[in-house]
Amino acid sequence: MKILIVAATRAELSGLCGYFTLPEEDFIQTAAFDLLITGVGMTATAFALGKYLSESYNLVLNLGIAGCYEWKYPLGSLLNVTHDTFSELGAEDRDEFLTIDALGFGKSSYTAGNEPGTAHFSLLPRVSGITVNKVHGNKSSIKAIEKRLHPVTESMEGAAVFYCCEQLGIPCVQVRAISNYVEERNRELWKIGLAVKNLNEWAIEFLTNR
Ligand SMILES: O=C(O)c1cccc(C(=O)CC[C@H]2O[C@@H](n3cnc4c(=O)[nH]cnc43)[C@H](O)[C@@H]2O)c1
Repeated sequence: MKILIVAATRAELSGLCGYFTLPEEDFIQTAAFDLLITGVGMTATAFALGKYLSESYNLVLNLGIAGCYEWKYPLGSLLNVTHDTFSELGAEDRDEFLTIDALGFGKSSYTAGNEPGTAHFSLLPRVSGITVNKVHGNKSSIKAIEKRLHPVTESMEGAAVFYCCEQLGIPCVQVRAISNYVEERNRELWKIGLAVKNLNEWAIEFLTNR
């Protein structure tokens, strides 16, 4: 099976890059998998995937850290994000939000493809996420998005990766490690190191024992 691993930043996959001694490049091909570092955000992600995604891949694995709306998941937890929504794509109509679907211009929600039938994936909680340009960090906007979409995770790329994979009919799985809760912004509370460590240990275990 040919796998493309997609991440926004190399820092999020530092352990994996070190373990497999990968060169400092944004697109790396190895015998076991290919790796694409896209840059942060959905535009950079779509551009990078437009350049490198092809039907030769059997699976795309989107890895990264994420914010979390549910405090029952400890920081550092790994989650399998099976649904992801472009939550800002649409129009404001006074106090209402009209999705791109309601406007008749497209689709805002995307679903993961069939995951490999290993415990690596089935043991992770399956959750829904949103993909944003602007990280939530304000009480009233957090309340509004929770009421409208009930997300569990928030990233800046997930739905864009699902979108690109759906265009080519390639199964895609998104695994995110929780680095922070979505709350009033306080960067000191983020546990990026722990999230990156757990994500990389999981990814190395999957890639070496699949
Ligand atoms: O310092 C910041 O404000 C900041 C905001 C978002 C992400 C970062 C990163 O260092 C990593 C980039 C990566 O992280 C994902 N991420 C992590 N937490 C969140 C969140 O609460 N909301 C949205 N995205 C998040 C995201 O996918 C970025 O690509 C620093």
